[in-house]
Amino acid sequence: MSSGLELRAVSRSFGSTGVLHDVSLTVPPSRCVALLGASGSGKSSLLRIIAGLDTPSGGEVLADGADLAAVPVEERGMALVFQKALLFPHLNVVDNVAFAARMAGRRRSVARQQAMEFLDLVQLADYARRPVGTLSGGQEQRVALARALARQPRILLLDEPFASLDVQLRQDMYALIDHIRAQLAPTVVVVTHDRQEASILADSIAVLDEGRILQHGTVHQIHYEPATQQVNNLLGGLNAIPGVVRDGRHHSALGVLAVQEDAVDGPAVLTVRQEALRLVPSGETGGPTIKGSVAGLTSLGARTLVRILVGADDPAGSTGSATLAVDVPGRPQLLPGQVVEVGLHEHRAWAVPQR
Ligand SMILES: Nc1ncnc2c1ncn2[C@@H]1O[C@H](COP(=O)(O)OP(=O)(O)OP(=O)(O)O)[C@@H](O)[C@H]1O
Repeated sequence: MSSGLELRAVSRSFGSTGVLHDVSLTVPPSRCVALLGASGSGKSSLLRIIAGLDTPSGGEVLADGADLAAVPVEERGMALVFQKALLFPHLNVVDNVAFAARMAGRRRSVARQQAMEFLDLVQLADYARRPVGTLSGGQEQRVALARALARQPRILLLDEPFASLDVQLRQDMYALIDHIRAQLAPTVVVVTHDRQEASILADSIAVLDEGRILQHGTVHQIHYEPATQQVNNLLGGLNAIPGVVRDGRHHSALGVLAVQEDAVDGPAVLTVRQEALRLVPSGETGGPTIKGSVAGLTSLGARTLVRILVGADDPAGSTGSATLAVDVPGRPQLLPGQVVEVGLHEHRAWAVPQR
C-alpha cells in the first residue's frame, strides 16, 4: 500500500528567519521524488515536517488528500531513515527490526518471524542473531531500512541515508532501493545533495534553494530544460552562454541557435549540457557546428572535459567570446590553441531568461 503525498504552500520560520517558503509539491502513490539542494537549503526541515516531527508555520501536508496536521507521527503511515542508522545497541539485528511490532503488542515469535521477512528483503537474514555493534556501516543501513520497512509505511522518507557509505556500497544500496520499490512500492521521498544519487533513485527531482523549490521535474527535464540558471548550476551544467532570444532563436558568441519554441524574447542564457556536445572529426559533413580553439583539458577519469574558446577571433567583435565545455570519452589528443569543431544537437539547447 502506498499513499500520494501533497505539500501545499508549506512554510517554516525559526524566529524571524524563514527556512521554507511556500513549498508546494505533489508525489503520486508509489513514485520516488528526490529533494535535491545544497547544505542548508531546507531539505531536512521539509522532511521533518512531512514526517510530523516538526510543525509548519503555514501550509498543509496531505496524504491521499487528507490533511495530516492533527495526525501524530506514529499514525502517519510513514517511516524515516537517517544518515546514521541509529539502531538500538542493546538489541540484536532481528530484534531491532521486530521492535515496532513488539511495541504494537505482537508476540515475540510473531514479531521476529515478520522481521525475518524484511531482513530477507535487505539480504541480511543470515545476520539476524548478530549484535548490531558487529555490523559494518552498509549492513547497519540495511538493518535501518528493514526496521523502517517492518512498519509497513505507505510513505518511506530517506534523509541522506547513504551519505556515509563508500561508492561501491552506495551502488549496492541503490539496487536495494530499486528492489524494495519493485516488491513493496511505497511512495519514497529521498533527501540528497548528490545530483547523481537523485538521478539514479528518483522518478522526479525537486530542486531546493534557500527554502524554495526552484523546479520540480523529471530527471531529464531538470538536466536538459532547467527553469533557471541556478538549476543548471546545481545540476552540474557547465554551459551558460549569455545572449538574447528573438523568435525562438538564441543569439550569442556561439552564433544563432534554435531553442525551445516558447522561449520568451529578451536577454537569455543558453544552456546546453556538456554531455550533449561532441567534437566533430575534421572532414565530417552534416549538422551545424561551432568552431573554436582548445582552451584546456580536465581529466574526469574515463572521460575528459574539453574547454573550447569560441568567438575570440570574430573580426566584427560584435558578439564577444564564450567558453564551451564538452564532455568527451577517453583522452583526446588535443593541444591548447588547436582549432576544433563542436557538434551541437540543437534540440538540446535551452534558453533560460536572464535575471
Ligand atoms: N531548529 C532550528 N532552529 C533554527 N534554525 C534551524 C533549525 N533547523 C534548521 N534550521 C535552519 O534551517 C536551514 C535549513 O536547514 P536544513 O537542515 O533543513 O538544511 P538541509 O538542506 O537539510 O542541509 P544539510 O544538507 O546540511 O543537512 C538552515 O539554515 C538551518 O540552520
